[in-house]
Formats: sequence, structure tokens, C-alpha cells
Amino acid sequence: MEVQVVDYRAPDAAERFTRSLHETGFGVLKNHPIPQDLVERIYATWLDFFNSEQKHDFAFSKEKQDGYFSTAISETAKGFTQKDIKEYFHIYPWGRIPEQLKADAMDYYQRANALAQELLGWVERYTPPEIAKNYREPLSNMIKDSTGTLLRVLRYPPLTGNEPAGAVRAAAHGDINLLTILPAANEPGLQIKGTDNQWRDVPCDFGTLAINIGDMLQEASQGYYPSTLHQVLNPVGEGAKRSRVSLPLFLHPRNDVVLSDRYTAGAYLEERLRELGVKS
Ligand SMILES: O=C(O)CCC(=O)C(=O)O
Ligand SMILES: [Fe+2]
Repeated sequence: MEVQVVDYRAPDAAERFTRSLHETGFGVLKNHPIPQDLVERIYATWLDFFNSEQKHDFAFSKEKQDGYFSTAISETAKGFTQKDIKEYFHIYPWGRIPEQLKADAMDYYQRANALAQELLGWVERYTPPEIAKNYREPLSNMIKDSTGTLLRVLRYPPLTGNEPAGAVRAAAHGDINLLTILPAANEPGLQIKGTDNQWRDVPCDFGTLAINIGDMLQEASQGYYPSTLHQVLNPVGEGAKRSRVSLPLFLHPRNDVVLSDRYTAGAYLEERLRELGVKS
């Protein structure tokens, strides 16, 4: 099955959307409640920030994981040796953020969080009972009052032609968290790996939202909802001269949430961050 583009307000939206998540790990929503002018303002104002020197005043904290991650320290996907060609900023409600960017970022954070709670309700409702009985608490509850949910503003810089061989904007990876909400970026490039091992573009009409399952929900649903590998390739031609900005919100459960017999959310996250090389 291909990733479905679902009208959020259609009567069968929940059923179609969760089937897409089950079969591909991704679903795309149109006609959704996140204001597009807010998303576009965030893209524009953060691009200015990444183009300024102010970003260096917010160098990331290894302990807290908030702040600005430069291209020199950006993450290396599991199983890869080259760092991704990207810089990004991690926003938490308790973390550091440039004052002029705070109001829009927090507005978006809250709206996307509320939508995620609703979507997790859909996901739970359409989980087969034999799987749902293993959820230790309602999925929407797992992210309530979480201090771990993270808004990442990503900027993939224009390519110079001097990138290390094999380095890409975002090497193939699965997201660590429960669920990710990702507005269509200002430039194309996001692909997912199908069960046939072929890479496919994710539908990315400007104004839509892609939602994907993370490893923690795959773990909690015993694989019923798959965490699908995705990547952002380097553009060629004119696109290579432009920045790409994207804005994933990674919904994280509270640390004490039990995902499965093997893992709490907190233990799972520690293990994964160490593998990414951003935590010691
Ligand atoms: O930039 C994108 O479109 C995807 C980013 C992503 O997958 C991530 O940061 O985990
Ligand atoms: Fe991702």
C-alpha cells in the first residue's frame, strides 16, 4: 500500500489514516487544524536565525539536549559513518529559545501536541484487541505532561559540492519516539522505504502534515504499527542551491511509561541517544 493522503474531516478519516500507518508506517493529513500561516512564518523566521550568528549563543547542551546543533556535531544515523548534512535546534518548553522565536514555536508546539493526542486516540481505537490489551495505559495518555516531547527545527544548508562522499541530508533512520508530526517541508526530498525495499517519495503537497510511527510505538504495538525507515536525499540541479527547512515534532512518552516487558520509555531513549553519538 502507498502512503495515503487523508482528509482529516472526512467521516472515515480515522480508519483510513490508521490503515495507512499500519501498512506503511506513515500517513498524510490534509484539511487539518494546524494553521499553515503559522508553519510558514516559523520556516521563514528560523531560516533567518540559521543564517545569523545568534545561533552560536545557543550551542546545545549534551546533558539536556536542548539548543543549537551545528553541522559539525549533527547526528550520525544508526549504521552510518558520515554525519548528516544538517543543522538543527531542539525546542522544549523548559529549554532555551531565542526570545523573538518563542511565541510562534510554543503556539505550534501546543497545537501539534493536541492533534497528536487525538491521533493517538485513533491509533488506539484501530489497534486489534489482542494487541491493544498490551498497552499499559491509553496511548494518548503516554504523552500527556511529558517533558520529553521535542520540537526540532531543521535546516539543511545549500550544497557546496564539497560534502564528504556518501554524506546525505538525512541518512536512512527510524524515529525513536512514539509518533512524529511533520509538516510538508519548503522543499521536497523525504522518502520512505517500502516493504519491497524500494524508496518512495512521501506525498508532500505544501500545507499537508506527514505523521509517522516511531520505534517506541512499534515496540508498544509489537510491530503492528511499523517504524519505517526514511531519508532525505541531496537534491540535484537548482534545488541544491536552496536551503530546506522542516519542523518535526517528536512526541515522547513520559520516562516512566512502560512500553513493553523489555523497556520503559526512559531506558529506551538513553540507549538510542548513545547510539546516535549525541549523548555519552
Ligand atoms: O526533514 C525531514 O523531512 C525529515 C526529518 C527527519 O526525519 C528527522 O529529523 O527525524
Ligand atoms: Fe525522522
